[in-house]
Amino acid sequence: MTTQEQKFEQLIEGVVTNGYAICDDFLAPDEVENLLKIFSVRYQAGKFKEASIGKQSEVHKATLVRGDEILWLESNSTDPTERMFLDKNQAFVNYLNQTCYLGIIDAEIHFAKYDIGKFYRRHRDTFQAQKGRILSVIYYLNTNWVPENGGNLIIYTQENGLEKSVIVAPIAGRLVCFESEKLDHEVTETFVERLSITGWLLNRK
Ligand SMILES: O=C(O)CCC(=O)C(=O)O
Ligand SMILES: [Fe+2]
Repeated sequence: MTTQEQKFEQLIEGVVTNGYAICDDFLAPDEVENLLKIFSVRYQAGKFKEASIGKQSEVHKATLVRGDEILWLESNSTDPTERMFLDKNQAFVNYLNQTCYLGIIDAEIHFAKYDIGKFYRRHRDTFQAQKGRILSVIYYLNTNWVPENGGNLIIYTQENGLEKSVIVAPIAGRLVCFESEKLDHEVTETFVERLSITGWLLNRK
Protein backbone atom coordinates (compact mmCIF):
# COMPACT_ATOMS: atom_id res chain seq x y z
CA MET A 1 0.00 0.00 0.00
CA THR A 2 1.37 3.47 -0.87
CA THR A 3 1.66 6.21 1.75
CA GLN A 4 -1.19 7.98 0.02
CA GLU A 5 -3.39 4.89 0.18
CA GLN A 6 -2.58 4.58 3.89
CA LYS A 7 -3.89 8.12 4.35
CA PHE A 8 -7.04 7.29 2.39
CA GLU A 9 -7.55 4.20 4.59
CA GLN A 10 -7.04 6.24 7.76
CA LEU A 11 -9.64 8.76 6.57
CA ILE A 12 -12.18 6.08 5.64
CA GLU A 13 -11.68 4.27 8.94
CA GLY A 14 -12.35 7.51 10.82
CA VAL A 15 -15.46 8.36 8.83
CA VAL A 16 -16.88 4.85 9.18
CA THR A 17 -16.18 4.73 12.93
CA ASN A 18 -16.86 8.32 14.02
CA GLY A 19 -18.48 10.06 11.07
CA TYR A 20 -15.41 12.26 10.68
CA ALA A 21 -11.66 11.92 10.15
CA ILE A 22 -8.58 14.10 10.36
CA CYS A 23 -5.44 13.45 8.34
CA ASP A 24 -2.33 15.55 8.90
CA ASP A 25 0.21 16.19 6.15
CA PHE A 26 -2.30 15.20 3.50
CA LEU A 27 -0.87 18.11 1.53
CA ALA A 28 2.93 18.39 1.52
CA PRO A 29 4.52 21.72 2.55
CA ASP A 30 5.43 22.60 -1.06
CA GLU A 31 1.87 21.85 -2.17
CA VAL A 32 0.53 24.14 0.55
CA GLU A 33 3.00 26.83 -0.51
CA ASN A 34 1.90 26.61 -4.15
CA LEU A 35 -1.77 26.60 -3.19
CA LEU A 36 -1.22 29.72 -1.10
CA LYS A 37 0.36 31.39 -4.13
CA ILE A 38 -2.55 30.61 -6.46
CA PHE A 39 -4.99 31.49 -3.66
CA SER A 40 -3.39 34.92 -3.48
CA VAL A 41 -3.43 35.34 -7.28
CA ARG A 42 -7.13 34.47 -7.39
CA TYR A 43 -7.90 36.75 -4.47
CA GLN A 44 -5.97 39.69 -5.97
CA ALA A 45 -7.97 39.23 -9.17
CA GLY A 46 -11.00 40.30 -7.16
CA LYS A 47 -13.12 37.28 -7.95
CA PHE A 48 -13.96 36.21 -4.39
CA LYS A 49 -17.54 36.76 -3.19
CA GLU A 50 -19.11 36.93 0.24
CA ALA A 51 -20.45 33.46 0.88
CA SER A 52 -24.21 32.97 1.07
CA ILE A 53 -26.51 30.52 2.78
CA GLY A 54 -29.54 28.98 1.14
CA LYS A 55 -30.95 31.40 -1.42
CA GLN A 56 -28.41 33.51 -3.29
CA SER A 57 -30.45 36.69 -2.77
CA GLU A 58 -29.93 36.74 0.96
CA VAL A 59 -26.20 37.31 1.17
CA HIS A 60 -26.55 40.25 3.58
CA LYS A 61 -28.38 38.12 6.14
CA ALA A 62 -25.78 35.41 5.69
CA THR A 63 -23.02 37.53 7.24
CA LEU A 64 -24.62 36.93 10.64
CA VAL A 65 -24.12 33.22 10.06
CA ARG A 66 -20.91 33.08 8.06
CA GLY A 67 -18.31 35.67 7.19
CA ASP A 68 -16.05 33.94 4.72
CA GLU A 69 -15.34 35.01 1.17
CA ILE A 70 -15.24 32.24 -1.41
CA LEU A 71 -14.24 31.43 -4.97
CA TRP A 72 -15.34 28.21 -6.68
CA LEU A 73 -12.56 26.25 -8.39
CA GLU A 74 -13.06 25.34 -12.04
CA SER A 75 -12.97 21.55 -12.32
CA ASN A 76 -11.24 21.89 -15.71
CA SER A 77 -8.59 24.34 -14.48
CA THR A 78 -5.27 24.15 -16.32
CA ASP A 79 -3.32 25.98 -13.63
CA PRO A 80 -0.66 23.43 -12.56
CA THR A 81 -1.24 23.90 -8.82
CA GLU A 82 -5.04 23.76 -9.05
CA ARG A 83 -4.64 20.71 -11.31
CA MET A 84 -2.38 19.02 -8.74
CA PHE A 85 -4.94 19.75 -6.03
CA LEU A 86 -7.97 18.63 -8.06
CA ASP A 87 -6.16 15.44 -9.13
CA LYS A 88 -5.25 14.67 -5.52
CA ASN A 89 -8.83 15.18 -4.43
CA GLN A 90 -9.94 13.00 -7.35
CA ALA A 91 -7.52 10.24 -6.31
CA PHE A 92 -9.28 10.21 -2.93
CA VAL A 93 -12.68 10.11 -4.67
CA ASN A 94 -11.59 7.20 -6.87
CA TYR A 95 -10.35 5.31 -3.82
CA LEU A 96 -13.61 5.97 -1.98
CA ASN A 97 -15.65 4.75 -4.93
CA GLN A 98 -13.54 1.62 -5.37
CA THR A 99 -13.47 0.63 -1.70
CA CYS A 100 -16.76 2.00 -0.33
CA TYR A 101 -18.98 2.13 -3.43
CA LEU A 102 -20.07 5.67 -2.63
CA GLY A 103 -20.95 6.53 -6.22
CA ILE A 104 -19.36 9.96 -6.10
CA ILE A 105 -19.63 11.46 -9.58
CA ASP A 106 -18.81 15.10 -9.02
CA ALA A 107 -17.39 17.61 -6.56
CA GLU A 108 -17.96 21.28 -5.79
CA ILE A 109 -14.92 22.96 -4.32
CA HIS A 110 -14.16 26.50 -3.22
CA PHE A 111 -11.34 28.53 -1.78
CA ALA A 112 -12.42 30.15 1.50
CA LYS A 113 -10.93 33.13 3.27
CA TYR A 114 -12.01 34.17 6.76
CA ASP A 115 -10.74 37.61 7.68
CA ILE A 116 -10.06 38.60 11.28
CA GLY A 117 -13.28 38.46 13.32
CA LYS A 118 -15.08 36.11 10.92
CA PHE A 119 -16.75 32.81 11.78
CA TYR A 120 -19.30 30.30 10.50
CA ARG A 121 -22.03 29.52 13.02
CA ARG A 122 -23.13 25.99 13.76
CA HIS A 123 -24.67 24.38 10.69
CA ARG A 124 -24.95 21.28 8.59
CA ASP A 125 -23.69 21.22 4.99
CA THR A 126 -26.94 19.99 3.49
CA PHE A 127 -29.53 22.71 3.36
CA GLN A 128 -32.21 22.51 0.65
CA ALA A 129 -30.12 23.58 -2.33
CA GLN A 130 -27.30 21.24 -1.42
CA LYS A 131 -28.80 17.80 -2.03
CA GLY A 132 -26.39 15.07 -2.98
CA ARG A 133 -23.53 16.11 -0.75
CA ILE A 134 -22.06 12.88 0.59
CA LEU A 135 -18.78 13.93 2.14
CA SER A 136 -17.41 17.33 3.15
CA VAL A 137 -13.66 17.71 2.74
CA ILE A 138 -11.71 20.66 4.09
CA TYR A 139 -8.05 21.26 3.28
CA TYR A 140 -6.29 23.79 5.50
CA LEU A 141 -3.54 26.12 4.36
CA ASN A 142 -2.52 27.97 7.52
CA THR A 143 1.18 27.74 8.25
CA ASN A 144 2.51 28.57 11.74
CA TRP A 145 -0.95 28.25 13.25
CA VAL A 146 -1.17 28.67 17.05
CA PRO A 147 -4.16 28.03 19.37
CA GLU A 148 -4.40 31.76 20.22
CA ASN A 149 -5.56 32.33 16.63
CA GLY A 150 -9.02 30.93 17.42
CA GLY A 151 -10.61 29.89 14.12
CA ASN A 152 -11.14 26.27 15.10
CA LEU A 153 -13.48 23.91 13.36
CA ILE A 154 -15.74 22.33 15.97
CA ILE A 155 -17.43 19.11 14.97
CA TYR A 156 -20.39 17.94 17.07
CA THR A 157 -20.84 14.20 17.44
CA GLN A 158 -23.24 12.06 19.46
CA GLU A 159 -21.91 9.42 21.81
CA ASN A 160 -24.43 7.34 23.75
CA GLY A 161 -26.97 10.11 23.33
CA LEU A 162 -24.57 12.77 24.62
CA GLU A 163 -23.17 15.52 22.48
CA LYS A 164 -19.42 15.69 22.21
CA SER A 165 -17.42 18.38 20.48
CA VAL A 166 -14.18 17.80 18.65
CA ILE A 167 -11.89 20.79 18.19
CA VAL A 168 -9.88 20.86 14.99
CA ALA A 169 -7.23 23.52 14.37
CA PRO A 170 -6.94 24.55 10.70
CA ILE A 171 -3.26 23.75 10.34
CA ALA A 172 -1.52 23.63 6.98
CA GLY A 173 -1.61 20.28 5.21
CA ARG A 174 -4.44 18.89 7.32
CA LEU A 175 -7.50 17.35 5.67
CA VAL A 176 -10.74 16.96 7.57
CA CYS A 177 -13.50 14.85 6.14
CA PHE A 178 -17.01 14.16 7.46
CA GLU A 179 -20.43 12.97 6.42
CA SER A 180 -22.17 16.09 5.12
CA GLU A 181 -25.68 15.07 6.13
CA LYS A 182 -24.89 13.85 9.61
CA LEU A 183 -22.67 16.24 11.51
CA ASP A 184 -23.24 19.76 12.78
CA HIS A 185 -20.11 21.88 12.88
CA GLU A 186 -18.98 25.48 13.16
CA VAL A 187 -15.95 27.70 12.67
CA THR A 188 -15.22 29.81 15.73
CA GLU A 189 -14.15 33.42 15.37
CA THR A 190 -10.69 33.70 13.91
CA PHE A 191 -8.23 36.30 15.17
CA VAL A 192 -5.97 36.06 12.12
CA GLU A 193 -6.69 35.48 8.43
CA ARG A 194 -7.72 31.84 7.93
CA LEU A 195 -7.42 30.11 4.55
CA SER A 196 -8.79 26.80 3.36
CA ILE A 197 -10.21 24.87 0.44
CA THR A 198 -13.59 23.27 1.11
CA GLY A 199 -15.16 20.65 -1.07
CA TRP A 200 -18.25 18.47 -1.23
CA LEU A 201 -18.17 15.10 -2.87
CA LEU A 202 -21.46 14.57 -4.67
CA ASN A 203 -23.53 11.63 -5.84
CA ARG A 204 -25.10 13.83 -8.56
CA LYS A 205 -23.93 16.12 -11.35
O1 LIG B 1 -13.41 25.82 7.26
C1 LIG B 1 -13.90 25.00 8.02
O2 LIG B 1 -13.27 24.51 8.96
C2 LIG B 1 -15.35 24.60 7.85
C3 LIG B 1 -16.08 25.34 6.75
C4 LIG B 1 -17.51 24.93 6.63
O3 LIG B 1 -18.09 24.39 7.53
C5 LIG B 1 -18.25 25.15 5.37
O4 LIG B 1 -17.72 25.84 4.46
O5 LIG B 1 -19.36 24.63 5.23
FE1 LIG C 1 -19.82 23.45 6.81
